[in-house]
Amino acid sequence: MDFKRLARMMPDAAALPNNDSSIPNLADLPPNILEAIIPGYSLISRYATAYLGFDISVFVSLGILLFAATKGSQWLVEQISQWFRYCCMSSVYIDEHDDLFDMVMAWLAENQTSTSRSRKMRAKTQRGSRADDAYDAVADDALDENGMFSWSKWQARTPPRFEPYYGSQFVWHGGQVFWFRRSVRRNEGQRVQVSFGGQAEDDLIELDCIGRDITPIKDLLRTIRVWSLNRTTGTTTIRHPTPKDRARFGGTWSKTSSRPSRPMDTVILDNEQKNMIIHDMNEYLHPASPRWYATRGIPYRRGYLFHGPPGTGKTSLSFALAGIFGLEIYAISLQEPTLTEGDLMQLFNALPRRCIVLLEDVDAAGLVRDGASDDKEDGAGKEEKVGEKEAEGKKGEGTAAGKKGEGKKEDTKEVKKDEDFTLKDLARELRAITAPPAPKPGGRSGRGIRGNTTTTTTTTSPDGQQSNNTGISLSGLLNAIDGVATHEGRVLIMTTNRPESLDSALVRPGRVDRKVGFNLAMREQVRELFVRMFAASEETYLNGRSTGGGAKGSAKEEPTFGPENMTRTELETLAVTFASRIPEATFTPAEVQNLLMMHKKEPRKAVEEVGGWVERERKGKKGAGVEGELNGKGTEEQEGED
Ligand SMILES: Nc1ncnc2c1ncn2[C@@H]1O[C@H](COP(=O)(O)OP(=O)(O)OP(=O)(O)O)[C@@H](O)[C@H]1O
Repeated sequence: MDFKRLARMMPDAAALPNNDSSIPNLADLPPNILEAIIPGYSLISRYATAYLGFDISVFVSLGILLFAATKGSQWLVEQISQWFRYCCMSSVYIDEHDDLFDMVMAWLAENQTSTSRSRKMRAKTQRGSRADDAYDAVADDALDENGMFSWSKWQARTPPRFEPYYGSQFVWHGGQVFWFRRSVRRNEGQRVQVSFGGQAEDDLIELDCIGRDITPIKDLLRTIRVWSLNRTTGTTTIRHPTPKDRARFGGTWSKTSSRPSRPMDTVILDNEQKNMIIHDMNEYLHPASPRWYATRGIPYRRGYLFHGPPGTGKTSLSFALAGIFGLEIYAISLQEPTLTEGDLMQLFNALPRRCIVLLEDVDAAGLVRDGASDDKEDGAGKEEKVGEKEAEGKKGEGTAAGKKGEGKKEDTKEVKKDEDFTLKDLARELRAITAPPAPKPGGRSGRGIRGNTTTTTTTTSPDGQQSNNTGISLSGLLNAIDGVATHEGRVLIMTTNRPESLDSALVRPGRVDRKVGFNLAMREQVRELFVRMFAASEETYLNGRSTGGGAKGSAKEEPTFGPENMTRTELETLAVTFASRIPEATFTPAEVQNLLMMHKKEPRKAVEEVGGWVERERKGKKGAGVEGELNGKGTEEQEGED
């Protein structure tokens, strides 16, 4: 570019007809203004004049004016559109942490191809256990040439999910146009919240429609909700507390997975107990129940305690109940070391109107009445609450407080000792924790190891089992479960392996309305497990059709199924033989299931192997001293029988 020539063509300020310096030339801003806008402008200008041979101020001034005009018109357009929105449009905003956000995204992802021509999409890898994954997994193209399942192949065939990207687009629905806008919400200080993966976490959806009536948007959202719920029928959603490092982005509960609902008949349990709990829950959840409770002044809450040895079906029944009643599961682990009583209260307060709250292994949380594990800082407040609850407990039952009296003194002593806790003590502590449970009834195997905010105390119960006292005291849990501020309508399910170790205040009627006992597998249960394992695995069998290679599968004959071409009658007979070889009340259903899964395509082999398996397992249990512990009274009787 010939700058010298260009400079000659530029109008010389002195040569302009109107050389009155009092009238500013818009294309030539005064140097002091330019200097204020561009620091060091005079120096740059001097160098430019010396090297290029002309004054650059005209270009710079024009650039600045152009920029200002663009910004000004943008602002004007924004103001006009805001005014138009304010006067002629209605809007609904949806926060990212609300379930509706995902529902709207999924709905748009599925419907937008027909309703709009968005060319900007966000592709997302589909993770987690989608409900249809289980059925997808049968795909042959996920197998390698040797017939081995290849996870990467399976994953590669899962298409990404496409959803609208930031910006606006319009959507037609029900003869009306809606504007959908996805944006990043800016919080105070205009900072964008960014999560671990660098992804903006604070997204916002805005849905607009023309008119001063919001009803069309409400209708659209209702449609989306129904569409989404219909899609997830047959799945159970599980939620957990949002991890603390993410909780500041909002949302107390996070969806952790969604899985196909567990059919109730896959839980092998005494029919009477099963029917009792189903009827009880059905009655409680009936739409007329809240009024019934209200008119009698009874808090509308229901609590169940599922107790029994590990692997007997407590969790399975909880999931099956959630499936039957279409409820989501909100699971809380009281053993979580960072969980405080404040968090617990907040979690209970953030529950939806109807749901199942699952508190697993409540005994292992080592809840204590005297608040010995509470932090020193808030000890006073907690003692007050504990006092209240104790008084309540005494009034109601009068037994637990007495039982705990001794323990109280022990705890106080230990808190004092903690102050001069040394490394030697820590080493002793660790030895005590890792060593097998001492046969010292009621003794303590450890002392509090205090962190910044949490206290963990390992105690040994009379039956020799250890439990960790976390930051939650019994009073804290009771306040969360049925404190004045607690929501009504939820179903609380607590599971435990040691019901006898639970404080009577926790399981008193009103908090626990029904108790369901789970036992080691009885003969009938084993039989049912066997039949279910080999019959249910064949979908076609359930449809009453033959899949067994055709040898016995003519229309008139009894259908056969499975690789061993077996009829239902044969299977039932085999199941009885199998069950008769397993001693009653000795193994958990989980253990029996494990054996069956080792021979999941060979029912006859399972029957042949069961005798040896029983011997091996019993030896193993005796060696580890587990059998007596697991079976309790039931096993002692069984031992005599065998
Ligand atoms: N009664 C049962 N009927 C059918 N399956 C069962 C039963 N009990 C256990 N199982 C099987 O055993 C496994 C473990 O069961 P589950 O988790 O329900 O036991 P749990 O009693 O909750 O154990 P834990 O006390 O350790 O939590 C599951 O795969 C489940 O299918």
